Amino acid sequence: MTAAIQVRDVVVRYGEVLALGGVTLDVAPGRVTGLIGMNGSGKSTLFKTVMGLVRPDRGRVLLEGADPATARRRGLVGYVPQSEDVDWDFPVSVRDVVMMGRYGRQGLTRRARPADQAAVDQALERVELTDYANRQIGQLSGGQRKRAFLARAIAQGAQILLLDEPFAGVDKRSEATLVRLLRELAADGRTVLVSTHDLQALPQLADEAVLLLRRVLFHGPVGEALRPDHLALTFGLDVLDQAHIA
Ligand SMILES: Nc1ncnc2c1ncn2[C@@H]1O[C@H](COP(=O)(O)OP(=O)(O)OP(=O)(O)O)[C@@H](O)[C@H]1O
Repeated sequence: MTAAIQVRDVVVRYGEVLALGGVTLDVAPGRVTGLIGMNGSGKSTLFKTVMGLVRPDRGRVLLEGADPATARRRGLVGYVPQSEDVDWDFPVSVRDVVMMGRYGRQGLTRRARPADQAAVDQALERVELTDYANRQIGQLSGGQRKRAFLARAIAQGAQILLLDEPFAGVDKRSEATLVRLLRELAADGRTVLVSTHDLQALPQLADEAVLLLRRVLFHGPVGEALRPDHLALTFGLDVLDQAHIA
Protein backbone atom coordinates (compact mmCIF):
# COMPACT_ATOMS: atom_id res chain seq x y z
CA MET A 1 0.00 0.00 0.00
CA THR A 2 1.29 3.50 -0.82
CA ALA A 3 2.30 5.56 2.18
CA ALA A 4 0.04 8.53 2.93
CA ILE A 5 2.95 10.41 4.51
CA GLN A 6 6.34 10.16 2.83
CA VAL A 7 9.28 11.80 4.55
CA ARG A 8 12.57 11.66 2.67
CA ASP A 9 15.94 12.46 4.22
CA VAL A 10 14.61 15.49 6.10
CA VAL A 11 17.13 17.69 7.90
CA VAL A 12 15.95 20.59 10.10
CA ARG A 13 18.26 22.95 11.97
CA TYR A 14 17.34 25.77 14.33
CA GLY A 15 20.52 27.79 14.15
CA GLU A 16 23.17 25.58 15.74
CA VAL A 17 20.65 22.95 16.92
CA LEU A 18 20.17 19.91 14.72
CA ALA A 19 16.53 18.91 15.36
CA LEU A 20 16.18 16.33 12.58
CA GLY A 21 19.27 14.74 11.06
CA GLY A 22 18.01 12.92 7.98
CA VAL A 23 14.56 11.46 8.72
CA THR A 24 13.11 9.00 6.23
CA LEU A 25 9.69 7.59 7.06
CA ASP A 26 6.61 6.13 5.37
CA VAL A 27 3.34 6.26 7.29
CA ALA A 28 0.57 3.97 6.07
CA PRO A 29 -3.16 4.78 5.96
CA GLY A 30 -5.70 2.77 7.94
CA ARG A 31 -3.42 2.41 10.94
CA VAL A 32 -2.42 4.25 14.08
CA THR A 33 1.32 4.91 14.14
CA GLY A 34 2.87 5.91 17.46
CA LEU A 35 5.80 8.34 17.41
CA ILE A 36 8.07 7.80 20.41
CA GLY A 37 11.07 9.80 21.52
CA MET A 38 12.46 11.62 24.51
CA ASN A 39 12.19 15.37 25.09
CA GLY A 40 13.99 17.20 22.34
CA SER A 41 14.19 14.17 20.03
CA GLY A 42 12.46 16.13 17.27
CA LYS A 43 8.86 14.86 17.42
CA SER A 44 7.22 18.30 17.29
CA THR A 45 9.65 19.42 14.62
CA LEU A 46 8.71 16.39 12.53
CA PHE A 47 5.00 17.23 12.87
CA LYS A 48 5.61 20.87 11.98
CA THR A 49 7.66 19.84 8.97
CA VAL A 50 4.94 17.44 7.81
CA MET A 51 2.42 20.30 8.22
CA GLY A 52 4.66 22.64 6.22
CA LEU A 53 5.03 24.99 9.21
CA VAL A 54 8.77 24.36 9.36
CA ARG A 55 10.79 24.27 6.16
CA PRO A 56 13.41 21.52 6.00
CA ASP A 57 17.00 22.48 5.23
CA ARG A 58 17.18 19.33 3.16
CA GLY A 59 14.84 16.58 2.01
CA ARG A 60 11.14 16.57 1.26
CA VAL A 61 7.70 15.61 2.52
CA LEU A 62 4.77 14.38 0.44
CA LEU A 63 1.21 13.94 1.73
CA GLU A 64 -0.77 11.68 -0.57
CA GLY A 65 1.60 12.85 -3.28
CA ALA A 66 1.18 16.58 -2.57
CA ASP A 67 3.60 18.97 -0.91
CA PRO A 68 2.55 20.07 2.62
CA ALA A 69 1.30 23.54 1.61
CA THR A 70 -0.95 22.08 -1.09
CA ALA A 71 -2.15 19.32 1.24
CA ARG A 72 -3.04 21.93 3.88
CA ARG A 73 -4.91 24.04 1.34
CA ARG A 74 -6.89 20.96 0.30
CA GLY A 75 -7.77 20.24 3.93
CA LEU A 76 -6.08 16.87 3.65
CA VAL A 77 -4.20 17.13 6.91
CA GLY A 78 -5.43 17.97 10.42
CA TYR A 79 -3.15 18.84 13.33
CA VAL A 80 -3.75 18.64 17.07
CA PRO A 81 -0.83 20.70 18.45
CA GLN A 82 0.88 20.39 21.79
CA SER A 83 -1.01 22.32 24.46
CA GLU A 84 1.85 24.80 24.85
CA ASP A 85 1.40 25.88 21.24
CA VAL A 86 -2.19 27.07 21.80
CA ASP A 87 -3.40 30.38 23.29
CA TRP A 88 -6.15 29.11 25.60
CA ASP A 89 -7.26 32.66 26.52
CA PHE A 90 -8.30 33.36 22.95
CA PRO A 91 -12.01 34.35 23.07
CA VAL A 92 -13.42 31.53 20.95
CA SER A 93 -15.95 28.87 21.84
CA VAL A 94 -15.49 25.14 21.30
CA ARG A 95 -17.92 25.40 18.38
CA ASP A 96 -15.84 28.23 16.83
CA VAL A 97 -12.71 26.06 17.04
CA VAL A 98 -14.43 23.14 15.34
CA MET A 99 -15.89 25.47 12.68
CA MET A 100 -12.32 26.55 11.83
CA GLY A 101 -12.01 23.11 10.26
CA ARG A 102 -14.60 24.26 7.68
CA TYR A 103 -12.93 27.58 6.75
CA GLY A 104 -11.15 26.05 3.78
CA ARG A 105 -14.52 25.25 2.22
CA GLN A 106 -16.14 28.60 2.95
CA GLY A 107 -14.10 30.92 0.76
CA LEU A 108 -13.25 34.44 1.87
CA THR A 109 -16.72 35.24 3.22
CA ARG A 110 -16.42 32.47 5.84
CA ARG A 111 -20.18 32.13 5.86
CA ALA A 112 -21.15 28.82 7.43
CA ARG A 113 -23.66 26.92 5.32
CA PRO A 114 -26.03 24.22 6.63
CA ALA A 115 -23.53 21.55 5.53
CA ASP A 116 -20.84 23.25 7.63
CA GLN A 117 -23.13 23.44 10.67
CA ALA A 118 -24.05 19.78 10.24
CA ALA A 119 -20.38 18.71 9.94
CA VAL A 120 -19.55 20.65 13.12
CA ASP A 121 -22.50 19.11 15.00
CA GLN A 122 -21.46 15.61 13.93
CA ALA A 123 -17.83 16.16 14.88
CA LEU A 124 -18.82 17.52 18.31
CA GLU A 125 -21.04 14.52 18.86
CA ARG A 126 -18.32 12.11 17.81
CA VAL A 127 -15.90 13.48 20.41
CA GLU A 128 -18.71 13.78 22.99
CA LEU A 129 -18.49 17.56 23.38
CA THR A 130 -21.98 18.56 22.24
CA ASP A 131 -22.85 19.85 25.71
CA TYR A 132 -19.70 22.01 25.79
CA ALA A 133 -20.13 23.65 22.37
CA ASN A 134 -20.63 27.18 23.71
CA ARG A 135 -17.85 27.16 26.31
CA GLN A 136 -14.76 29.28 25.83
CA ILE A 137 -12.00 26.90 24.81
CA GLY A 138 -9.87 27.68 27.88
CA GLN A 139 -12.69 26.55 30.18
CA LEU A 140 -12.27 22.92 29.22
CA SER A 141 -10.24 20.21 30.89
CA GLY A 142 -7.03 19.01 29.23
CA GLY A 143 -8.74 15.99 27.67
CA GLN A 144 -11.71 18.03 26.44
CA ARG A 145 -9.35 20.53 24.78
CA LYS A 146 -7.68 17.71 22.86
CA ARG A 147 -11.05 16.37 21.80
CA ALA A 148 -12.09 19.85 20.60
CA PHE A 149 -9.05 20.03 18.32
CA LEU A 150 -9.65 16.48 17.13
CA ALA A 151 -13.25 17.52 16.31
CA ARG A 152 -11.83 20.40 14.23
CA ALA A 153 -9.79 17.89 12.19
CA ILE A 154 -12.82 15.59 11.83
CA ALA A 155 -15.08 18.47 10.68
CA GLN A 156 -12.41 19.41 8.18
CA GLY A 157 -12.60 15.91 6.72
CA ALA A 158 -8.84 15.50 7.11
CA GLN A 159 -7.58 12.16 5.86
CA ILE A 160 -4.26 12.54 7.65
CA LEU A 161 -4.32 13.28 11.38
CA LEU A 162 -1.26 14.40 13.33
CA LEU A 163 -1.51 14.55 17.11
CA ASP A 164 1.37 15.92 19.17
CA GLU A 165 1.31 14.50 22.74
CA PRO A 166 -2.50 14.32 22.97
CA PHE A 167 -2.34 12.44 26.29
CA ALA A 168 -0.14 14.91 28.17
CA GLY A 169 -2.07 16.33 31.14
CA VAL A 170 -5.12 14.23 30.28
CA ASP A 171 -6.99 12.02 32.78
CA LYS A 172 -7.22 8.27 32.14
CA ARG A 173 -10.87 8.37 31.08
CA SER A 174 -10.25 11.07 28.47
CA GLU A 175 -7.21 9.14 27.31
CA ALA A 176 -9.34 6.02 26.81
CA THR A 177 -11.91 8.04 24.83
CA LEU A 178 -9.19 9.55 22.65
CA VAL A 179 -7.59 6.15 22.03
CA ARG A 180 -10.97 4.70 21.00
CA LEU A 181 -11.62 7.64 18.64
CA LEU A 182 -8.19 7.40 17.03
CA ARG A 183 -8.64 3.67 16.47
CA GLU A 184 -12.05 4.29 14.87
CA LEU A 185 -10.65 7.01 12.63
CA ALA A 186 -7.85 4.69 11.48
CA ALA A 187 -10.36 1.87 10.90
CA ASP A 188 -12.23 4.32 8.61
CA GLY A 189 -9.08 4.45 6.48
CA ARG A 190 -7.48 7.62 7.84
CA THR A 191 -3.78 7.96 8.53
CA VAL A 192 -3.11 8.65 12.22
CA LEU A 193 0.33 9.65 13.49
CA VAL A 194 0.44 10.34 17.21
CA SER A 195 3.35 11.18 19.48
CA THR A 196 3.26 10.01 23.08
CA HIS A 197 5.41 9.54 26.15
CA ASP A 198 3.03 6.92 27.46
CA LEU A 199 4.75 3.66 26.56
CA GLN A 200 2.30 1.59 28.58
CA ALA A 201 -0.63 2.85 26.51
CA LEU A 202 1.17 2.14 23.25
CA PRO A 203 -0.06 -1.45 22.69
CA GLN A 204 -3.72 -0.34 23.02
CA LEU A 205 -3.16 2.78 20.93
CA ALA A 206 -0.97 1.92 18.00
CA ASP A 207 -0.56 -0.70 15.30
CA GLU A 208 3.05 0.23 14.77
CA ALA A 209 5.65 2.49 16.33
CA VAL A 210 8.42 4.80 15.21
CA LEU A 211 11.32 5.45 17.57
CA LEU A 212 12.87 8.85 16.95
CA LEU A 213 16.10 10.43 18.06
CA ARG A 214 16.70 13.12 15.44
CA ARG A 215 16.40 10.26 12.97
CA VAL A 216 14.34 7.08 12.83
CA LEU A 217 15.95 4.40 15.02
CA PHE A 218 13.21 1.83 14.50
CA HIS A 219 9.89 1.52 12.69
CA GLY A 220 7.80 -1.63 13.08
CA PRO A 221 5.44 -3.57 15.34
CA VAL A 222 4.75 -2.11 18.79
CA GLY A 223 5.95 -5.27 20.56
CA GLU A 224 9.35 -4.99 18.92
CA ALA A 225 9.58 -1.24 19.50
CA LEU A 226 9.18 -1.86 23.25
CA ARG A 227 12.13 -4.24 23.37
CA PRO A 228 14.64 -3.13 26.05
CA ASP A 229 17.48 -2.65 23.56
CA HIS A 230 15.31 -0.41 21.38
CA LEU A 231 14.14 1.65 24.35
CA ALA A 232 17.69 1.99 25.65
CA LEU A 233 18.75 3.45 22.30
CA THR A 234 15.76 5.81 22.25
CA PHE A 235 15.72 7.04 25.85
CA GLY A 236 19.11 6.15 27.28
CA LEU A 237 19.69 3.32 29.72
CA ASP A 238 17.49 4.66 32.56
CA VAL A 239 14.35 3.30 31.02
CA LEU A 240 15.56 -0.25 31.58
CA ASP A 241 15.05 0.32 35.32
CA GLN A 242 11.32 0.42 34.64
CA ALA A 243 11.02 -3.35 34.75
CA HIS A 244 7.29 -3.31 34.01
CA ILE A 245 8.06 -1.90 30.57
CA ALA A 246 11.13 -4.02 29.90
N1 LIG B 1 11.89 27.29 17.49
C1 LIG B 1 12.99 26.70 17.93
N2 LIG B 1 14.15 27.37 17.99
C2 LIG B 1 15.30 26.79 18.41
N3 LIG B 1 15.38 25.49 18.79
C3 LIG B 1 14.26 24.78 18.76
C4 LIG B 1 13.00 25.32 18.32
N4 LIG B 1 12.07 24.35 18.39
C5 LIG B 1 12.69 23.25 18.85
N5 LIG B 1 14.01 23.50 19.07
C6 LIG B 1 15.02 22.52 19.53
O1 LIG B 1 15.02 21.45 18.59
C7 LIG B 1 15.12 20.19 19.26
C8 LIG B 1 13.92 19.34 18.94
O2 LIG B 1 12.76 19.92 19.53
P1 LIG B 1 11.29 19.34 19.36
O3 LIG B 1 10.35 20.29 20.04
O4 LIG B 1 11.04 19.01 17.95
O5 LIG B 1 11.40 17.98 20.20
P2 LIG B 1 10.27 17.08 20.84
O6 LIG B 1 10.70 15.66 20.64
O7 LIG B 1 8.93 17.46 20.33
O8 LIG B 1 10.40 17.43 22.38
P3 LIG B 1 9.25 17.44 23.54
O9 LIG B 1 8.91 16.00 23.79
O10 LIG B 1 9.97 18.09 24.69
O11 LIG B 1 8.12 18.27 23.02
C9 LIG B 1 15.28 20.52 20.73
O12 LIG B 1 16.65 20.56 21.02
C10 LIG B 1 14.67 21.90 20.86
O13 LIG B 1 15.23 22.61 21.94
